[in-house]
Amino acid sequence: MSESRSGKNDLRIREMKAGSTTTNPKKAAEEIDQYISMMQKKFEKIKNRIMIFSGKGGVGKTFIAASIAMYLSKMGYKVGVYDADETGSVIPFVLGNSDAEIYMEESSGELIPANIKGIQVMSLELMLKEKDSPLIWQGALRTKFILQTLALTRWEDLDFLIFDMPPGTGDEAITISQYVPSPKYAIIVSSPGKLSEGVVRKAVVFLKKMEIPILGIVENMSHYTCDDGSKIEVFGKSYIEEIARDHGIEALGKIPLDERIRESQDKGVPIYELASGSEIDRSLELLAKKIIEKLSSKDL
Ligand SMILES: Nc1ncnc2c1ncn2[C@@H]1O[C@H](COP(=O)(O)OP(=O)(O)OP(=O)(O)O)[C@@H](O)[C@H]1O
Repeated sequence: MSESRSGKNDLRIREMKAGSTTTNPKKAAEEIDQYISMMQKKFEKIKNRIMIFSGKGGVGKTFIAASIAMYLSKMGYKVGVYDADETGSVIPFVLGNSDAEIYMEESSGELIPANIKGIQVMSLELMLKEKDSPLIWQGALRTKFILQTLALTRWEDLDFLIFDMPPGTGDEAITISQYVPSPKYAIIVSSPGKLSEGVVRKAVVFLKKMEIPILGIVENMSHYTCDDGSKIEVFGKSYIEEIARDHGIEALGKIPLDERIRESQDKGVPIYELASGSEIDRSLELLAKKIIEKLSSKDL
């Protein structure tokens, strides 16, 4: 990254820290209105907006978000990823390049997303100079950052913009659900076991309240398939079908546990190359195909 580019990025983040949010309610409302109208224009270029959502952390939401993006891109669609997991951002790494560049174009003041293997990526992680420092931002600042980056990012025409959400129903989830222009959809990621039932229920209620259609639910880390073909339910029984039926949503698939995921991330090689034709490859490809099917029928 050139000095001037990184200097500008750093400046922008410093401005946001220093500026914080205004305490004047009228000014704050005007600011949000301005971001929303800028966002409306920017989103004209984006056909499908999908939030990858989970009620709790550690279920592999980022892995699923990145995989959906990679498989859709492999199928020839134009894909972008917006990293809304500001304080736990790992999506650039999972997509295969934590050193990719985002910069601000001087003449327009617009943010130009990074390009990771043909996927356009907007992530705070790619704008920070000191990658090892934790982000210590309170809710209002995180909300402002999301609104500002969504208002300023110049995406090229996209078939899909995938939002990697942070776990739960906090500030980022509310901001994106409220302000990203419709049509927008959600996919819920869960893991096996009794605990996921209640957590998913909360996610469904949240998304229904926000009037965001749910494309379906994906169960990650569903089982481990041994060399002899037997399956071990490492994290317990699967409840995905029951959960889906209870909430009137579709079960989009079960994604197995596979140690090659870590290897693919460490090497920056997509899982469809590293484990081509395997169960994990087929299950992720099927998931991407189901998403296309759901969106083309719009039978949600
Ligand atoms: N199906 C899988 N098989 C093996 N490892 C997996 C699988 N899914 C995810 N992982 C690994 O589990 C870890 C957590 O995944 P990930 O970061 O995607 O979870 P998350 O739900 O986004 O977490 P957070 O709540 O922190 O945002 C990562 O190391 C990831 O590589």
